[in-house]
Amino acid sequence: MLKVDGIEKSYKQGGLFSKQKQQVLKKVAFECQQGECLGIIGESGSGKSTLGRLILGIEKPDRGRILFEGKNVNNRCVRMGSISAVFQNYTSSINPFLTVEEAIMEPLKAQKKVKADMQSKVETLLHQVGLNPSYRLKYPHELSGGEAQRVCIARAISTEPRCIVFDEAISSLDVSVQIQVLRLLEELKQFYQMSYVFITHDIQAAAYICDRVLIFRDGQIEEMVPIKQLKDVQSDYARKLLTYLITFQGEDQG
Ligand SMILES: Nc1ncnc2c1ncn2[C@@H]1O[C@H](COP(=O)(O)OP(=O)(O)OP(=O)(O)O)[C@@H](O)[C@H]1O
Repeated sequence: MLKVDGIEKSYKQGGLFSKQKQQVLKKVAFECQQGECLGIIGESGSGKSTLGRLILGIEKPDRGRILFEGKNVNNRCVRMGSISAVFQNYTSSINPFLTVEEAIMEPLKAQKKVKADMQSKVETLLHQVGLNPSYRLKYPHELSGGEAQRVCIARAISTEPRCIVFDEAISSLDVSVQIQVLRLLEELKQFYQMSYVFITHDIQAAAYICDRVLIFRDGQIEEMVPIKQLKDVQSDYARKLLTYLITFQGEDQG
């Protein structure tokens, strides 16, 4: 369903007149099947978010292509309503001047799919993400972090997409809220039969929700493993990275 085919991406480095470039993604190729959750794990700066932006069509690759159900995501019509995103910064993801209802309706408005029974659609979505219908009229500053992220999730699923890219989407939440949100994401994935691309540093979250993980190193795929075989990764780098992340997170959580 999602095919990333030999993509490369560089960014200009240095000042205005500099000709130096930093290659951030190098011939990245993989596929994500329908209903699959594919984790992307890698060190900071390894290019995970860049890859996420390319899948979302926010930026274009220099070389290679990303196909969604056989069509290039460069085409807005291919991705609109079909591929959504949930980012880490839930507070800045919602316009502070919009009510929860307006924020959730934004993608539907962009698709010109606003119908007369919008209130009940918003209430259904709120219910699906575990929020009371009364949240419809609240503003972002009246929400806790977990509630705001649920609103972002409601917005992401409003168009019933077939794929969602999560970029560190649960990283800023308290551990207990992270677990609730992960459960919610699992339920929604089953319900809508969606695919997830789950970018994370959190190995435990990946182990909970992902079917496979792709270990990213310096803009390239170091290794791709089914989650059940995570402890049997082959490369030295992947083993070291996973050990580091497990130790680091263990310390972080007490
Ligand atoms: N728009 C941009 N212009 C220039 N350089 C960029 C741009 N976006 C990303 N980079 C650079 O590309 C590299 C990869 O960044 P990216 O955010 O994709 O990494 P990441 O793996 O998601 O890191 P993190 O886990 O810290 O979010 C970094 O060196 C970053 O500075």
